[in-house]
Amino acid sequence: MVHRVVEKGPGLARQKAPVTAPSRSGSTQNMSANIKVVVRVRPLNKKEKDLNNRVVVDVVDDKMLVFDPKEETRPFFYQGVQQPNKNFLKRANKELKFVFDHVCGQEATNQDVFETTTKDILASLMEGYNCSVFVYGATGAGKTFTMIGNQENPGITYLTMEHLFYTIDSFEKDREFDIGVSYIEVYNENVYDLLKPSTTALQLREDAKYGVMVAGLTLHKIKTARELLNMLEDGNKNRTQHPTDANAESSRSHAVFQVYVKMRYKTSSQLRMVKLSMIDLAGSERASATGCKGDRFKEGANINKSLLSLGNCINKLADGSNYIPYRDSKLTRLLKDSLGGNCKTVMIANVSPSSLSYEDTYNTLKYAARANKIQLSIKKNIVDGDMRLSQYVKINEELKKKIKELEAKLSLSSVKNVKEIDPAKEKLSQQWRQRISVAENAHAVVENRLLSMMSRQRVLALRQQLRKRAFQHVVDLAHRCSSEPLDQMCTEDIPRQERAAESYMKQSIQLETKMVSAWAEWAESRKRLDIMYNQAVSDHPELIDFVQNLQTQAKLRLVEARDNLRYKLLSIEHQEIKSFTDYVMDMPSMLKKLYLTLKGYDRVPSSLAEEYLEIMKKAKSAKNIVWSDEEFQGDDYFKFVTSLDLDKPIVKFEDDVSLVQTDSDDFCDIENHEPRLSAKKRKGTPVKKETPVKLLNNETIVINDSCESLDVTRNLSSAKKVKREPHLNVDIENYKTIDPNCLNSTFVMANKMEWKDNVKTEPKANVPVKKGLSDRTNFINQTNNPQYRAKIVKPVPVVGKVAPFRRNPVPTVGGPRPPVAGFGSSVARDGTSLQRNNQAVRTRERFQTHPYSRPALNRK
Ligand SMILES: Nc1ncnc2c1ncn2[C@@H]1O[C@H](COP(=O)(O)OP(=O)(O)OP(=O)(O)O)[C@@H](O)[C@H]1O
Repeated sequence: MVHRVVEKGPGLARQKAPVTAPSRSGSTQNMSANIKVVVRVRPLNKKEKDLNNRVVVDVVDDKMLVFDPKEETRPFFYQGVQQPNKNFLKRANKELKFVFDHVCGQEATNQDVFETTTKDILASLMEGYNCSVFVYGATGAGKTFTMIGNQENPGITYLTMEHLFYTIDSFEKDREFDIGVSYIEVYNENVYDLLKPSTTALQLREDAKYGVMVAGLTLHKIKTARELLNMLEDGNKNRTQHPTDANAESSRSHAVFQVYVKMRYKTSSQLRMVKLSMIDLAGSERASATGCKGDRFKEGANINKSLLSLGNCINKLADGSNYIPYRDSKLTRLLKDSLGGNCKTVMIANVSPSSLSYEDTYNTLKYAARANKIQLSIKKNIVDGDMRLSQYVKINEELKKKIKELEAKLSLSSVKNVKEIDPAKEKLSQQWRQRISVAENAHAVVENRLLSMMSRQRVLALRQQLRKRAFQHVVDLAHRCSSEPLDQMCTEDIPRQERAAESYMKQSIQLETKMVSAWAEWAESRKRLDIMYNQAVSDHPELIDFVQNLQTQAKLRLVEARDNLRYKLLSIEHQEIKSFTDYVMDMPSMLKKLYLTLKGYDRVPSSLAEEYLEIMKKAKSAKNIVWSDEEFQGDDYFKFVTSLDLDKPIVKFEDDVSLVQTDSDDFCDIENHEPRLSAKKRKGTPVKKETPVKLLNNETIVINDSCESLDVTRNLSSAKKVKREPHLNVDIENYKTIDPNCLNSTFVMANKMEWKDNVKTEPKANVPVKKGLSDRTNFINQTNNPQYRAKIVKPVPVVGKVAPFRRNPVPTVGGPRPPVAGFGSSVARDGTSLQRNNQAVRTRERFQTHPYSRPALNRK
């Protein structure tokens, strides 16, 4: 439902909150609503018709009317020409548009008014809401006609009551009704009972439960609407009426007809008391219009006073004021519930359409518009407290019975609980706890020892790996650099490194042995403990929490050990990174000096310049940052050192893979899968020999002159294995012998090298076996048969010609290479010269243009 009031043009339209449907669920349910305002425009009476007065109310539709509409102007012609019709003396039309909840036009009957006013609120009345209907308007506007009507045309009071009885009939199945009516008038600020005429005025009282009451008022029970009609007729006869100029039957008092409905639900003892008030107000009047003098004037003054109070209350309520002056008049005191209290209210504003009542109509419409703004808070009148004592007693007894039942159940349950606690069983359970605790403690000791050894092994492995890496750096730096201090340094470092490696191996083996026995002990202890847990839990299920707690503690032990290990590893790595950073920091300046020196001599090959530029780019971009959200995929070594798995304490890790890229690491040693033997073992008969043949990729072959095993037959058969190494992607079918001129040199093949035949190797009898480090060097005889020479199928495109770089003066074909002093090159590590010409050949992937060009990293 939308309420709007447009006072001047549609722009002033005001939308109101919709009325919430009343709830059926209890007395605390509130709803807010506006006073429903219906305007009724009565027909013109005889006098008005006779006077032919203008109609100032134009009903547009059932919601809207226009007050003082624009008059149609009749065209005035002078000499056939329409003249402007400007009547400066005439008042301009107000043309006020009003929108109400409903507008009943002149043709509307009382039945129509009933349909739009009280019929709807009866439903609310039956739900428990107080309801109120009052008619307001100037004298002679048709209030009494609307409210009371006559025999032929009964008013809304009768129609409402008729409908009320009809409604009651439909509810009689489940409710009992008591209906009482009263009919009073407020005349000159006194209240009189119209159904029990008396000269004594009645007093108004305010009751908390029923609102405003008239003390000493008699309620008359009625059974039918017809009874009411007779009653109303009798009451109206008692009402103060005097003819005025405006109305021959002018009511000089406010008549209040009240219906009290008492509903008792048959299914429950719930009681509802509701009140329907129907108020026929005395007409607001102007003394001049009514022509009243003396007593009539006094009546009129009182009427106006009470209506003025009503107007004030409506204004205050519409403004949302906290203080409403209900006590200013008897009328407002009576209407207190209807206007601002717990009541659904309908206001019917009666107006005359004639211009004779211009001011009254205008005032009434303004009143009605104001009243439309009043927001009511309505509450159901439900009395829950009418329960019979017998019912209370019954309910009370039932509750007591229930309490006793519950108490009995509770005591039974506690007895049962007490019984369940068996001291003997509890004692056994306690004994289990102790036994398990002792066993768990003993197991924890074994486990901690095992974990500690495992951690030591990992730390040791890391240290060894780092030491090896440092040594590789030295080797790499010293390689081919013939200078006394370097030779000295490397010669001293090798035995130290070997001793360290030996020590590591020794410690590692010792640890492994200890770990094997510790692990056996741990596994046995674990097994015993598990058996104990299972037995304890099956005998005493209550121990499950205890056992689970111990298992959690065991898991925590492992987590803690892992945590400690990783912390140790991290701190070692941190130190290593620091020292490695210091080492690396010096490289760029050295590299720069070298580069500039070469440049000064104009000997910088383009490949070196490119490589130098590449390094600069790398330094600039520093792309090696790994973000925390990137998943780190550690290699096998990383997984080995960082893992602590009690189920697999002995992890075999092939630590023969160097961590750094050195000259010797540029190659994939195809036979390098076996672990390096300790120095002691290697001093005896060489059991395992390293291959001198290395393949970097399918374009490069390396014959390593510094390898300690030079069994070419074996190496070449190993080379065939490359075929089965998918990651090397090498396809070697045949090969030929290697040209001795190419020994210790690097070849770069434009395409895949093709091998034509098997290499035939023969030991050379006259070549002396070297001592010390050279013990690990074998000798091969290279046949000079050109059929077996290594054949470079295609020339290197970069240089246009395949010409191996020679570090030393080119030896004669097949002849011995002159010894050259220096670590890793022509001088053995023990200082003796090497017979290099027949021993090994190193082939690198590098451009032959310059010896400083390093092979590109190609691990995949
Ligand atoms: N809708 C209507 N149709 C026909 N006649 C009407 C209508 N309304 C009012 N009348 C007639 O107009 C006259 C005045 O009406 P009524 O007595 O109801 O006015 P009132 O507002 O009650 O005046 P007052 O305040 O002076 O009592 C009556 O004769 C009534 O029959």
